[in-house]
Amino acid sequence: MPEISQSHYSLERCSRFNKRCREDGVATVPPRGAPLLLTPSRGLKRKIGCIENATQMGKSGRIEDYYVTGGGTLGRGKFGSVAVCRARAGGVEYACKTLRKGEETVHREVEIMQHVSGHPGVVTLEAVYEDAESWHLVMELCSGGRLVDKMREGPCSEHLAAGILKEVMLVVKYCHDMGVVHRDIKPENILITGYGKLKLADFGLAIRISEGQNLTGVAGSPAYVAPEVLSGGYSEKVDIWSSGVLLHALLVGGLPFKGDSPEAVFEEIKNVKLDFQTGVWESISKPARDLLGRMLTRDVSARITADEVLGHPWILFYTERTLKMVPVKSKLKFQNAAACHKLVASPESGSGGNKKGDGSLNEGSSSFSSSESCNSEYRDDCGWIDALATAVSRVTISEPKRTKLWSPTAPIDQQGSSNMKTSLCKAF
Ligand SMILES: Nc1ncnc2c1ncn2[C@@H]1O[C@H](COP(=O)(O)OP(=O)(O)OP(=O)(O)O)[C@@H](O)[C@H]1O
Repeated sequence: MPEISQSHYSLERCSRFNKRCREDGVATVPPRGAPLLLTPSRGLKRKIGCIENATQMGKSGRIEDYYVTGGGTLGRGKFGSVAVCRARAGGVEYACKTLRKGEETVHREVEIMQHVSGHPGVVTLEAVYEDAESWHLVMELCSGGRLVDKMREGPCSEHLAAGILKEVMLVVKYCHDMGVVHRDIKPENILITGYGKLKLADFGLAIRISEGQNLTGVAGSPAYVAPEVLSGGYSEKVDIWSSGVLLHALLVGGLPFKGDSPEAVFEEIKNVKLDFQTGVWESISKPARDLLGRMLTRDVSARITADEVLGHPWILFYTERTLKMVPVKSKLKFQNAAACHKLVASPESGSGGNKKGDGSLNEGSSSFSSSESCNSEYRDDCGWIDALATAVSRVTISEPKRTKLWSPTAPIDQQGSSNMKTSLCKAF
């Protein structure tokens, strides 16, 4: 996908920008629950204590005692690298992210990973070890690579895009419910397991937020950053904007905001009027465009929440059994009931190569190939797009409200997290 490649090439040239972002984020936003006038030394000590707590939970000792380290490098970041390691007991392979100590952002990344690990959509943190220089985060190995690499093959079907977005929004909603804003949602940070499950990774820019809190400090990746990040205070809604950019790229194979420099990209983010009516958009269903418009709105109070994305008819149509009868019941335009029933059933039958309709990317499947896209003319002939559009028109997006940002019990129980409670850092 040339546009995406180009954009990320330009992002790589902006590593200094990203570094500044990380620093700004730290300097301006206190961790959740921290006294506002916490002295730096006390805050850091408290955080280190918190991490040590976790490492003492059966994970004391040197990482080398438990894992064979130094396997193949999976990736490199600003503060360390990620390599394969293998458990001495059992031989299971993991990804080990080694982060150099010193930067406060590194401590925060470890803490937030401990806080959210356990959700099925987050890369599981298996153990944390420390030595004099580094933290070693032993994580589940995502051997399927990164979503961005799959996306280079071209736009994907609406069915697959909806499945992927749903997976991403489930984890984004979870993070928001846990009081965490990821701030760097992009396909580079969405990994794929060997079984084709999507996992959100890289919490290096993530930050805690409390209800009603306004975050400040520029943080994110230029092409995905929300306009309000560039102009002042912002909230967890920045993750919805970034996910909207991701949806745009999934549907049409290109980014909505482009430029030769970060500044040029930012200008577009702040000013360009998006047109979802003409050109390539004519082959995209109205409900998909409707959802995109609600995610990529600059009016933060009008931008939908993660919950509302998950309840949008376009997502429900492709991912929920319950909606499949809606077009059949509400639309009398169908000419060929048998053919249409087959199509209506398609979300479960997996026309986009995603048999579970949940965003899983089956290994070896060419789900991202444009040749597997649904035939939109055929769908329109059957009228379900109209039916779905009708459903969309009936959707009421709630009045601007603050999402409940801190509800530790329900999400933990709902997700059936086994290690969530133990890894939750109380002193956070
Ligand atoms: N659990 C994992 N399984 C497999 N590969 C991984 C895993 N975690 C990270 N990687 C690989 O390592 C790369 C870098 O990881 P990550 O993004 O967490 O590091 P980072 O230092 O925060 O990077 P950046 O500075 O680019 O944000 C990823 O893009 C991915 O290719």
